[in-house]
Amino acid sequence: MSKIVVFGASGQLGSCLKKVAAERYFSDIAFPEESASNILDLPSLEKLYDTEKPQFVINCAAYTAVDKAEEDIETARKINKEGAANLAKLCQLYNSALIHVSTDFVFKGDRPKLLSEDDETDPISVYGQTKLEGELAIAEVTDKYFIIRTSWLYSEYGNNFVKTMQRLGRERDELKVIVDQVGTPTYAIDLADAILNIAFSGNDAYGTYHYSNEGAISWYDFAKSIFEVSEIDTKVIPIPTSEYITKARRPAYSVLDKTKIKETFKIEVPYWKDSLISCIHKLNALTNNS
Ligand SMILES: NC(=O)C1=CN([C@@H]2O[C@H](COP(=O)(O)OP(=O)(O)OC[C@H]3O[C@@H](n4cnc5c(N)ncnc54)[C@H](OP(=O)(O)O)[C@@H]3O)[C@@H](O)[C@H]2O)C=CC1
Ligand SMILES: Cc1cn([C@H]2C[C@H](O)[C@@H](COP(=O)(O)OP(=O)(O)O[C@H]3O[C@@H](C)C(=O)[C@@H](O)[C@H]3O)O2)c(=O)[nH]c1=O
Repeated sequence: MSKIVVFGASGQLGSCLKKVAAERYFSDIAFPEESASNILDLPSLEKLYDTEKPQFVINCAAYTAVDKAEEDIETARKINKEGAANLAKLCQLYNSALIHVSTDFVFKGDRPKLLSEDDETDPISVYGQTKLEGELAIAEVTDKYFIIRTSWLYSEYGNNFVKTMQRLGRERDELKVIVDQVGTPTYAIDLADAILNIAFSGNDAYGTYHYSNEGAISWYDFAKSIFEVSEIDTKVIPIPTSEYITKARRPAYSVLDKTKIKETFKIEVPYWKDSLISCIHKLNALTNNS
């Protein structure tokens, strides 16, 4: 039996949860292999819930390829909606609380306004739409959920904007990066820490919460800082969204208001630049040791 079971354990956030749990000496947390924890495979899920009888389930499993989702709608919907619903149904059956991770992309983000949990959702991409459907499917079958919407995740694990910029920056003298999409980067290690704080808080104020790092910047600002902190000498050219063609549309302004999560769980949120520096130090250490 484990107090917590994590789904999507080998992804970026799942890896960060593993790291933070080990650093905080939490042993009562299981990270099952994907072969035994496919969120679309109900019989295996039932077996897992029956063995573990978890107090908490953390769902980091998702279809996160934002552009690919535009053409792979059914797979995105299966994983982001039906997968989330499967976990919620079993949570209801086994009286487990579900901590589910969602996204700023559930918002349209067409106004420069801080987004709170009660603001109207109106996704403009398949990824955002299927993530919203997942949120709604969870709320339909259980009340014992924490849905945590976050934005622009990066870390030393998996694929993310920081690692992409470092790779491209080392290959090229200049890069064009969008300047009119504003949001907040979130170090997935900070989010993992916050999620575990919620699970161990004993506070059952279920509902939807927003979490990102502090501050608000554009992808262009973020790229400039990544190169500055990484000491990579690449010129960054600011461009409007219209000059960077992608399959999926993305919100122009999706800065999340974190008041509710900070007040409810007494969580301290690091400033984005401080966390970026921590992450790049870790990435440098990994490169130097390899
Ligand atoms: N990345 C970001 O910038 C942001 C992410 N989020 C949300 O945060 C959460 C974590 O994201 P992140 O860790 O970055 O994403 P990743 O893509 O790194 O991880 C998702 C994981 O889910 C796994 N997975 C996919 N399908 C299934 C399935 N059927 N059963 C079990 N596991 C499955 C993937 O495995 P495989 O690789 O084998 O497919 C992968 O390991 C997601 O809910 C995402 O929507 C929110 C805002 C920003
Ligand atoms: C590589 C690159 C990207 N960009 C832009 C495209 C895009 O608008 C932005 C970020 O691109 P990415 O493809 O890395 O990130 P993207 O997949 O859009 O990131 C999103 O992922 C999902 C999962 C979320 O939930 C969101 O919160 C958000 O993090 O940067 C440039 O302008 N220049 C470049 O060279």
